[in-house]
Amino acid sequence: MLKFANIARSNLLRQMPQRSFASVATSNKIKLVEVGPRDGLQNEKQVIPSEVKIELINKLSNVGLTSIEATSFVSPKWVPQMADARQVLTSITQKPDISYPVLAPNVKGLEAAIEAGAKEVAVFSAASETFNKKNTNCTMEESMNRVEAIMEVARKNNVKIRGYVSCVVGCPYEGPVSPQVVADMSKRLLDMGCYEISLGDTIGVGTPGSISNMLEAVLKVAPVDKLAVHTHDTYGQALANILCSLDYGIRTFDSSIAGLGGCPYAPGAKGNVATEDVVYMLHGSGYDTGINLDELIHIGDWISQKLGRSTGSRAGSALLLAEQRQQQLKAKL
Ligand SMILES: CC(C)(COP(=O)([O-])OP(=O)([O-])OC[C@H]1O[C@@H](n2cnc3c(N)ncnc32)[C@H](O)[C@@H]1OP(=O)([O-])[O-])[C@@H](O)C(=O)NCCC(=O)NCCSC(=O)C[C@@](C)(O)CC(=O)[O-]
Repeated sequence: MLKFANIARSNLLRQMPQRSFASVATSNKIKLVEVGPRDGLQNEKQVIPSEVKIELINKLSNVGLTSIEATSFVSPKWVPQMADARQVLTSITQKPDISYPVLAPNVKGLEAAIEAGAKEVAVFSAASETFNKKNTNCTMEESMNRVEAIMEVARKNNVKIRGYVSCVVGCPYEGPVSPQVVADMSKRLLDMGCYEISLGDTIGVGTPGSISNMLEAVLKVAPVDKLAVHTHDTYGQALANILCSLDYGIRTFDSSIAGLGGCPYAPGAKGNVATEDVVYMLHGSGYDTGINLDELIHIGDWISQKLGRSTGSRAGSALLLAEQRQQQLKAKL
């Protein structure tokens, strides 16, 4: 793992002062894509009742989020936790101003998603041969062919497609990943018709140095407003990587309530960056997410209790403690 740190350091020294794409976007409006119900829960070992997943999405629909990734139409043999995808998607109370994307790895998944009423689907591939093989049992090229086939069906059914590129700075099996490979894959997905590419640091090894290096390459082939950044917090770098991406003009970020998450085929990866932490940082830095942080922290606490643990959000846990102290003070008066 030291190899990631060394590469990142050399990039940091070389790339950071240049920032050729810095300040491209000046808007203070940020879109957060909440991935907790899907990425957050897919790797949980205990079977989570569908009712809990449904209640989580319904609660998240009331805090100002505009996109909540609901579930995955993947093989239940590969990801058993998502076997109830149809039930979840058809049972949630969908609000008209919120998008509820679902994952589909192939046409079979897309057709099942459409049948369950999905209007937006996320396709996924990785900038690493081994990760693709482990995650979806195909090569990078085969995964592009699958996306091509998905696109054809999606177009006929008016379904919006979001594209994920995983392992954008590092792969759990192959180590550091070439920024050019990430850029090429992102361009292909955009050319095929994805409306946005989410750049995933799947195992959370990225630093502002390696994220900068990757973004410099991707921004040469893709417009900034078609890019999102998806961070995991394995090395505690997620917020720093988001700040760095903001400098490059990125205004869409994926995050997960209570910091839940991890890919079942990415050994060692920790949860996604916590939505509460991202909102706290962004609001404290003058950005507007439209999200109610007070309500969010209680949902983070609620789902963590359902899973039998405390919240993985630092801001969430500090704000809950501060709230308890206030209540104790009031009770004494
Ligand atoms: C792609 C496959 C299906 C290939 O898996 P395979 O075994 O090669 O597929 P297959 O076509 O041979 O089918 C095997 C069985 O699965 C069924 N099947 C086939 N497709 C589906 C489907 N869509 N829905 C339901 N069932 C399906 C199919 O019908 C068959 O059933 P059987 O005949 O044996 O009973 C499998 O590898 C798979 O489902 N992989 C998904 C893995 C996954 O979900 N990983 C996590 C998501 S990616 C991620 O988390 C990263 C991300 C997005 O968050 C960003 C980041 O952090 O970087």
